Amino acid sequence: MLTIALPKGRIADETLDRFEKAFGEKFIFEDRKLILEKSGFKFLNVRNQDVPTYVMHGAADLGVVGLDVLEEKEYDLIKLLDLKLGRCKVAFGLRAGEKLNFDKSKITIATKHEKIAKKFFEEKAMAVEIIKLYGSIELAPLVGLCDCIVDIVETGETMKQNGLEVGPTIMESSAHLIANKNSFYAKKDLIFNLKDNIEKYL
Ligand SMILES: Nc1ncnc2c1ncn2[C@@H]1O[C@H](COP(=O)(O)OP(=O)(O)OP(=O)(O)O)[C@@H](O)[C@H]1O
Ligand SMILES: O=P(O)(O)OC[C@H]1O[C@H](OP(=O)(O)OP(=O)(O)O)[C@H](O)[C@@H]1O
Repeated sequence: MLTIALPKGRIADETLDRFEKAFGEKFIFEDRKLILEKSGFKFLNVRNQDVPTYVMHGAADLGVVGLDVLEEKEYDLIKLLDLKLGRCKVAFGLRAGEKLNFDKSKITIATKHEKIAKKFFEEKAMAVEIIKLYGSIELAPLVGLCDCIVDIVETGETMKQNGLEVGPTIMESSAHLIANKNSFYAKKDLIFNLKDNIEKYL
């Protein structure tokens, strides 16, 4: 049995589609159920940010999560496979017409991706104030909460519709299959069999 933590929402749905293609069976969570057990797999329906936590503690052998979230958590996990879904980038967002002013004594940034933003500025030895938000990040510069944001960009439409421009990219992200280190060694055959089957349908 392999236990796999999936992030509620679009990435979980697309991952279960890949499993259907690879194993010829439908995998659907019943209404409000957080565990789906079928054909040797136990899927856990968890919050995106919590996926690495379940895997790190061994409550799940595997997980599916964006590189952006992995980078934020800084856990020692094994990256097994790029699932090539949930592709996006983590980038700056600035009020239209403004540029990132690296000469300013202190820049204020609102973001869900605190560590990624912090690391970017530490490498440049720049002072920044980071304001942690949990969603609707694009709102923050519009009401004067910050100078700019660091957020997920896919099409750029959310920023555009909110009068923002996409600034420099910090990192590219896509959803990866990750593994707990102990599980990886204890269940190597099962895990490689799964990886090989899924890989054929990417
Ligand atoms: N517009 C998008 N296009 C493609 N991928 C995206 C997009 N937005 C987010 N992602 C990717 O999907 C992951 C899940 O995003 P989602 O917005 O569902 O979660 P979240 O709201 O950040 O999570 P949580 O529920 O823990 O707050 C992100 O971490 C990122 O890797
Ligand atoms: O570049 P785009 O194609 O417009 O996509 C980017 C948007 O998608 C995500 O938002 P989501 O819908 O997950 O909402 P939330 O993060 O505000 O909860 C992300 O946080 C951006 O706001």
